Amino acid sequence: MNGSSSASWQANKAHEVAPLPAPPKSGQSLADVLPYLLKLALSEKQLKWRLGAAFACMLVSKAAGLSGPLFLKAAVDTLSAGDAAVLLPAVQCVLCFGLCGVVQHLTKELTYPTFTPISQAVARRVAYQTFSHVLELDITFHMNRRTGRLSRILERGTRSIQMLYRAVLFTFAPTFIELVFVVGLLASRFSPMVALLVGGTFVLYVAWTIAMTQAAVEVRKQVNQLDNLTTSKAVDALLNAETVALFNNRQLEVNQYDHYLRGYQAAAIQTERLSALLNAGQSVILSAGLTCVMVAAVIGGQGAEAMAAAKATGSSMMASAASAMMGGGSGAAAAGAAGAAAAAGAAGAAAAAPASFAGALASPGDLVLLQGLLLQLWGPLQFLGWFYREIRQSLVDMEEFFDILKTKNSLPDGTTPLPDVPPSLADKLAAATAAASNGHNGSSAAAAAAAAAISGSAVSSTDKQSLVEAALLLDQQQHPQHQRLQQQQHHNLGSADPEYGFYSAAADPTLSISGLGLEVELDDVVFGYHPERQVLKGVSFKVKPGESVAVVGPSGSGKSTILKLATRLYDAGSGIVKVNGVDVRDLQTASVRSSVAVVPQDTVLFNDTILQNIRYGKPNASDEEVIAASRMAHLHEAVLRMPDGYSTMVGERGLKLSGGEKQRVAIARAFLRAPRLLICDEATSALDTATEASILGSLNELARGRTSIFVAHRLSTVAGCDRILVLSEGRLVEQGSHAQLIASGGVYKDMWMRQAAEGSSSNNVAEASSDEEADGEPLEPLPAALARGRKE
Ligand SMILES: Nc1ncnc2c1ncn2[C@@H]1O[C@H](COP(=O)(O)OP(=O)(O)OP(=O)(O)O)[C@@H](O)[C@H]1O
Repeated sequence: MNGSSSASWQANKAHEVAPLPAPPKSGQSLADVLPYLLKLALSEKQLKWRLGAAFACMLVSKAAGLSGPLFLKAAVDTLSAGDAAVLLPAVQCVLCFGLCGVVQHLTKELTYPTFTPISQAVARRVAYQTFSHVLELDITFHMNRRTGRLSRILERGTRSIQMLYRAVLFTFAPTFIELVFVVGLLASRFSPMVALLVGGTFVLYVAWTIAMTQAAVEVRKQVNQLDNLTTSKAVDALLNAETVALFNNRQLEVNQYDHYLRGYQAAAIQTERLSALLNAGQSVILSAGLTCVMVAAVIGGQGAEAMAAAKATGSSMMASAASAMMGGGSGAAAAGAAGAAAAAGAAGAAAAAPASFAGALASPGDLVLLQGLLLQLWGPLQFLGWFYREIRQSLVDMEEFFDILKTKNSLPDGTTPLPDVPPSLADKLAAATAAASNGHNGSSAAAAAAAAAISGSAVSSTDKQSLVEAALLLDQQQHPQHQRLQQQQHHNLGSADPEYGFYSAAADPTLSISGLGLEVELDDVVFGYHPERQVLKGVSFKVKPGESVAVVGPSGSGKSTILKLATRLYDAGSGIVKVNGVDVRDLQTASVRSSVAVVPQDTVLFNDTILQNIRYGKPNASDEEVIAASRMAHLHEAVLRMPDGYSTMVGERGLKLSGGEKQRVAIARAFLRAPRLLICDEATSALDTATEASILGSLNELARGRTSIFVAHRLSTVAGCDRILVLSEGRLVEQGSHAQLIASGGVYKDMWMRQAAEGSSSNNVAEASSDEEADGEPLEPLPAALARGRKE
């Protein structure tokens, strides 16, 4: 392991990916979606030449495909003369026919790879921006979505975009062009009637396809919904595999899964039925059309005699062609059958022609030509039907996809960057007084600044600097362990990164002693997750920079909710949440969140190594920094005991780690992040008392100079905080230091006494607290490490 192992993708920097155009209002029809696809493709740099080259390839392929039958016709007509002298020209014609086939297929195969970089680039852009958009959406969106369903919609949406490019650019457009050519050629070579019949067959074919596909759309929507439900159910059960096993509920899960599968099965069968009906109809239309076209070409409009001749010979060939067509299944198979039928028909016609068509205008070569051209057209037509169905399905898929793209964040980002808290008057005074009393060099300047501050006059930046320096010196004199720890930290980390280490405030003289911490204020905040139920009912408090505050209260009283409002996962219903004096709604969320570290109640990890999971707190941290943070979180030894050490995979959501290990990974992330606001929501609840005590000591050191908010049920773990807020049923009922709250004998004291009585050391704690109460002395809270840290 070394520092360089942090891959570039981990950098928390946006890649340069062009934004997506605004999604269409409706995604129901091609007319809505095509302009969107066009806009998407237009922003790709290589679009012009790649599209041009792909179209050129396609046109050459089609031209070669249409030329082949002309050469074959020439060969057949030449051979029909029955003269040995024509052998060479006939062979030449056949060779040209073969060459046309080679060119046709080679250029066709070149078409897709030429355009693929564009469609892939668009697909990546769409996937990138959609993923980014979804992750940016507010937490309410994610709470209300089922993950499996969401991922299916995103997957189908991006796939559909590629499908539409392929279908529209390389199937629909070429087929229409080809149709025009073929109809023109047939009209000139045969008769307008033949051309009309080909056109008519085509129109009938398309009309049938559209009508049937339209009917399948509703079923497709159902299939999609059931597919989403089935996937979400499966993902949910798999994520909770352990719970399923422990509760022996495998069959329950399988049955529920099967419930959705049955629905899916019924809808899928219905889709298949409609699909079979569509294919059968298409085959009948094509076979009938082919027959009519052949008849019209053979008789060439020459009257009863020719028609009789044609009937006698042609009917057997047509019958074989038609039966082959009818036998065709779907898609490519039908196209193949049509091809075989056409080829068989052409060969038969060519062989029989000299004897049978004496007197008719159509030559054997003409029939071969006709067959060749129809074959050329019918093949893509079969695919056209398939592509049309795919397009309709893609449009259905894209509707849901566009809905997600159109979903707006209900917490729009603010524009104000997070400001620093200016040194408060109290800070200035404390620093100046301390500097003067310690005879520090800068004390006179600091004292002057303090005097200015007291008198309300402006403090120059030089004075401010002296003042802050004096304050920092004092801090170090009063807390020599700060300096020691700082040196130790830098030694451990092997890094002089001022962002890292607990005392980086010292490296930045422009910060006040408490300037490292954020100020958080809730002003008469009312909030409920649902309008009909309020969770917070007018909560007001202010956490000053550098202050440590605990929020305690019964389960469900709204403690975690306060933390979610402070980090703007939700907005208050009424009242204001402020960070550093600014309404959090006006602040750039990223600037707030980058200053915060949260150790959550339930730590969920990524399915990656322990090293990468810790690194998540600071994605560009070196391995050494990660390990140092792991040591601070008392995780290092536990990791070293694992067979793969820091490379141990933690499993889905971290299931392979113990609850305490997961919690320590979250704590290590917080150490690594070295935030300005540390939020711990029951951060140590899964740890044994000894580990908890030492981690609390470390957390306490981390919290020094920073603002910290702790939520805890075990009051002993937060009794050393500067202030404790007691919440009950969404209201702030008490606040003060541990000693003050015990002395006031309110809700907190009852909770403390209850916990003390319940705990293993209940007797000692209860006695201690009653003694202290009696003496009026501040209580020595547990664990001692926390209390010691605070007292220092
Ligand atoms: N996302 C949510 N949607 C709806 N209700 C929620 C949501 N999160 C929390 N609640 C409800 O809000 C209330 C307060 O929840 P909160 O998590 O703030 O309580 P808490 O005091 O932290 O509880 P605990 O100590 O048990 O963690 C609870 O009744 C809870 O059911």
